[in-house]
Amino acid sequence: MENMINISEVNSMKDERFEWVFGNVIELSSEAAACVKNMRPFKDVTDLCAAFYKYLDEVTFEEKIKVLKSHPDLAGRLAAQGKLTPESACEQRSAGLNDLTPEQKSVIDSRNKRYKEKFGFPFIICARENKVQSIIEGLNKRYNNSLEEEINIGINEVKKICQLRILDIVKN
Ligand SMILES: NC(=O)N[C@H]1NC(=O)NC1=O
Repeated sequence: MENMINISEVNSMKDERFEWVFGNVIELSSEAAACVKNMRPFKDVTDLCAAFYKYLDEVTFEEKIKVLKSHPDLAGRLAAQGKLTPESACEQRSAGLNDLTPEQKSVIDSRNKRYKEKFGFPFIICARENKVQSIIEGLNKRYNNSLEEEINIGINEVKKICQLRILDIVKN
């Protein structure tokens, strides 16, 4: 895309600009961008992604839960109200979540609710790598996991979302 930036611009941009540009590569986590800006310079976009992964791996248990909780439900209330971040809105649309049948919508709503009741954070999956059917399968299967497994899987999905968001901003 025309307005993408390259890695040397990433390395030389002012701190505030870095925090603004990368402030939502992890949903609503300005803390991540604030921390990663200090890990510059980066060799390439892979190296930049790795810095965000490192952030996610190294934050405390509480911070990980906070990151998970910052994500909107798939096809949930915020989506219905048009209140998603632009990135999340795009991702949810790409998975087909804007075109659910009433049956699919009610299955996703009820599964999201019971998942959140069990784990205390929303079910998270990289929407751009999935379609409605695989999301429903994930909701059914992952509900049976332990809390520890779901924190790990959730953070791993956040990494995939983060990578795709970065690749929309920085030339590879
Ligand atoms: N709940 C959830 O997975 N939300 C997200 N997934 C994704 O790809 N974008 C999101 O906002």
